[in-house]
Amino acid sequence: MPILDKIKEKLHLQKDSTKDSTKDTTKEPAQESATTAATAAPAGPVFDQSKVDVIFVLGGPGAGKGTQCAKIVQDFDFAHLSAGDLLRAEQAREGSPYGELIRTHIREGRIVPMEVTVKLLENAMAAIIAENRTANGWGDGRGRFLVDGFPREMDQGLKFENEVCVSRFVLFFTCTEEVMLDRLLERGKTSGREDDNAESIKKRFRTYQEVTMPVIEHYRKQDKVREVDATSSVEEVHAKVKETLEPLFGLKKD
Ligand SMILES: Nc1ncnc2c1ncn2[C@@H]1O[C@H](COP(=O)(O)OP(=O)(O)OP(=O)(O)O)[C@@H](O)[C@H]1O
Ligand SMILES: O=c1ccn([C@@H]2O[C@H](COP(=O)(O)O)[C@@H](O)[C@H]2O)c(=O)[nH]1
Repeated sequence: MPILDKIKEKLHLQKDSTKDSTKDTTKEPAQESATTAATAAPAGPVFDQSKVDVIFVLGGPGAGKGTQCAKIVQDFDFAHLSAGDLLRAEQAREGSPYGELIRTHIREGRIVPMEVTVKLLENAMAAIIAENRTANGWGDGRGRFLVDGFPREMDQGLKFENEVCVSRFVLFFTCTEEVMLDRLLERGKTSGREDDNAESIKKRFRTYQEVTMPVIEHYRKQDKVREVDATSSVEEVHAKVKETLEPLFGLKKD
C-alpha cells in the first residue's frame, strides 16, 4: 500500500465531526448528512476561528521559536504546540508505524508528509480544548494556541486552515543564518537531536529558504505577518513579542 494511504488509514484521517466541541450542533443529523451528500464538499475546519485562536510561529531553524513560545505561555493564556515536538514524540512512541519515516525526514531536514503533522496537531488541540481550561480565552470549546514551527510548506498551511482552524496571524522571528547556526551547534552539544549537526543544519536552512519562506510571503500578502527581530537577547526579543500580543490578548491574570 502506498505510504500516504497507509498513513491516512493508521491515523484515521476520515473527519470525525462528533469530536468537534466548537461546531454548530443545532442542525438535525439528517439535514447534516443530506447537505454533505448533496454537495460532497469538505466539512470545513473542525475548530471555529471565532472561538479558537491559532497563531502560527515561524522563523528559521534556531531563530528561537521554542524559547519565545515558552516565555509567551508564562505571560499569556496560550497552549504551546510544537509541530517538531509532536513529530519527535510520535517517532518515539512504541508501535508507531511512522517512527522511521519521521526519523529520516527530520535527519535530512525534509518535511514529513503533512497528513501526519496536521492530524497530530488536530488531535493535540482537541485534547487540550477538552480539558475545559478556565483561563482567559478558554472554556466552552474556546482555546488559544501557539502552533510552533508550522506550517513549513504552503500545502500544510492550506490543509490545516481548510480542515482544522483558520489562523489569526503568523508570528515571524527573523534571524541571520550565522546566528542561527551558532545557536544550533551550541544546542547540539546537549539536545540529543539528530538534526543539530552541521550537515543536517545546512539541509534545514535550504528547506527553510526554498519551502518555508514562500509560506511567509503568502501570509504577508494577506497582511497576516507580525515580524520580530530575534537576533538580540531572549529577554529583548520577548519584550517585543509582548508588545505585539498584549493589546490583542491581555496578560495572564495571576
Ligand atoms: N535570543 C536568543 N539569544 C541567544 N540564544 C538563544 C536565543 N533564543 C534562543 N536561543 C538558544 O538558541 C537555541 C535554539 O533556540 P530554540 O530551540 O528556541 O529555536 P527554534 O527556532 O525553536 O529552533 P528549531 O526550529 O530548530 O526547533 C537554544 O539553545 C536556545 O536556548
Ligand atoms: O510541520 C513540520 C514541523 C517539523 N517538521 C520536521 O521536524 C524537524 C524539526 O522541527 P523543529 O521545528 O526544528 O523542531 C524539521 O526540520 C522537519 O524535518 C516537519 O516535517 N513538519
